[in-house]
Amino acid sequence: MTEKNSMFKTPVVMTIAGSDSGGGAGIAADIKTFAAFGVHGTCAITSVTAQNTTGVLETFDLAPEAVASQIEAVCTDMDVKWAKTGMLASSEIIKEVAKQVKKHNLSLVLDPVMAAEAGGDLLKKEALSVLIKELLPLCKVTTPNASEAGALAGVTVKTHEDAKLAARKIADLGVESVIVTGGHIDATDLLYEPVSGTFTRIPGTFVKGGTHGSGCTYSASMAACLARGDSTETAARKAKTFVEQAILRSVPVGKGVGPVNPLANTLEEKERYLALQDVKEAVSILTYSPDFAKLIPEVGCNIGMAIPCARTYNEIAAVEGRIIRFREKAIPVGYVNFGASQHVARVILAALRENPEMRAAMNVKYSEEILEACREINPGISSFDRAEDPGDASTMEWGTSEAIRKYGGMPEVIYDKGAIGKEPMVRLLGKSASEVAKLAVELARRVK
Ligand SMILES: Cc1ncc(COP(=O)(O)O)c(N)n1
Repeated sequence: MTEKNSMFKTPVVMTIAGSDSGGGAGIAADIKTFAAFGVHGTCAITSVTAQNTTGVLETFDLAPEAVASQIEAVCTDMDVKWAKTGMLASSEIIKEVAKQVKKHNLSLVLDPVMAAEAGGDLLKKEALSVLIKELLPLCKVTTPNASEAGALAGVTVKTHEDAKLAARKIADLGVESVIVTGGHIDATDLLYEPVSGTFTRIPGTFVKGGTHGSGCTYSASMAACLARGDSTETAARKAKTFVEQAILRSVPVGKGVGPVNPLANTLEEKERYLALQDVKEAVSILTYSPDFAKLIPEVGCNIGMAIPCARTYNEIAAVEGRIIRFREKAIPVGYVNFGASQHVARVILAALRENPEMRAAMNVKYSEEILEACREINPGISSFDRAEDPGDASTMEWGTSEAIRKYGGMPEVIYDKGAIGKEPMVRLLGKSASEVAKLAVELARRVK
């Protein structure tokens, strides 16, 4: 579909920054981030760096005319409203970029890149004052970290009070919004908007992972969200969670600081979609089977599928209200949704800890005959005894771990014979919900 026919006009965003041969920071991070936010990314390369996860080995600055020419080529063809800057190594490049920003009336997010995290200067000492005088006053938002904010404002930034002082001084240079990112303070970002005089705290959590390219990813997220029409505060909140995800799922490559993964956020959406589809497929396998309803226990059954690395119920798709037996038929009560199961989700969370591939499970009725049918099919079978439950965690998580421990590996069938007020139950485990559903249907076929 061309844009003429579509309701939503894809925003075009530009990054004016350096390239990182290691693929972690600079335009590589920016373009991935733009793609993840659904905007069209374009670039004007300012410097080519020979760089990897251990640091910057060499930099080759492009001629200012080469930078100008790239901006011209894009802005005379496409409707670019928002741009971001990253590495601008020299006074000459900064002056040229300032000229182009004015000429094409670009709304600018300025990321005052000064050095690479793993080592290596990216801004010449004498260029800092040119950045402050000529480009900073043209930008809408600047996103320094604590040390960059300190360098721009001429103060030392170690605390929130220092960050506030620095933000005020930077705003006085003619910037509409200053965000001092909190990665080096306490994970809280501070947004200062001088027109209203307000400081907004954007809280976050310290997450473990590679951080190479996190600043670039943050400023690119800001530019993308602003281009999509978000307010500065909304953009700042989105950028914060986006970068946290990118760090959490950073790519373990190289010997130094691992690169962030700006595509982590889109992968999660894709995985959620795939898990939902898989559980829906499993539900149709179960409901179309003429035999399956016999396996539904009194309390009903559920079938669930987790996204990779799931840690909570909300990352496990299952059937709302379970699948019940009604007039010899299996009836799903509600929709397939995340967070719809506790019982089956607990089994999955315990299984995942042992083997990250075991992401699906369902519960079915227990009877000697059903257990016998399991033995005929011959999957791995294990069990636990509720009477041995120490009671300090969820029975389902304890029971699943206990059955796995006893089996010495990953069984596909885990049963327990119940207790007072607890119906005996069989749980089927597998790599996908549809695989588990097929096992259930095969079991049902063998039971009278
Ligand atoms: C081309 C380029 N631009 C920016 C950075 C800063 O990123 P980081 O501080 O994560 O190394 C970098 N290392 N290389």
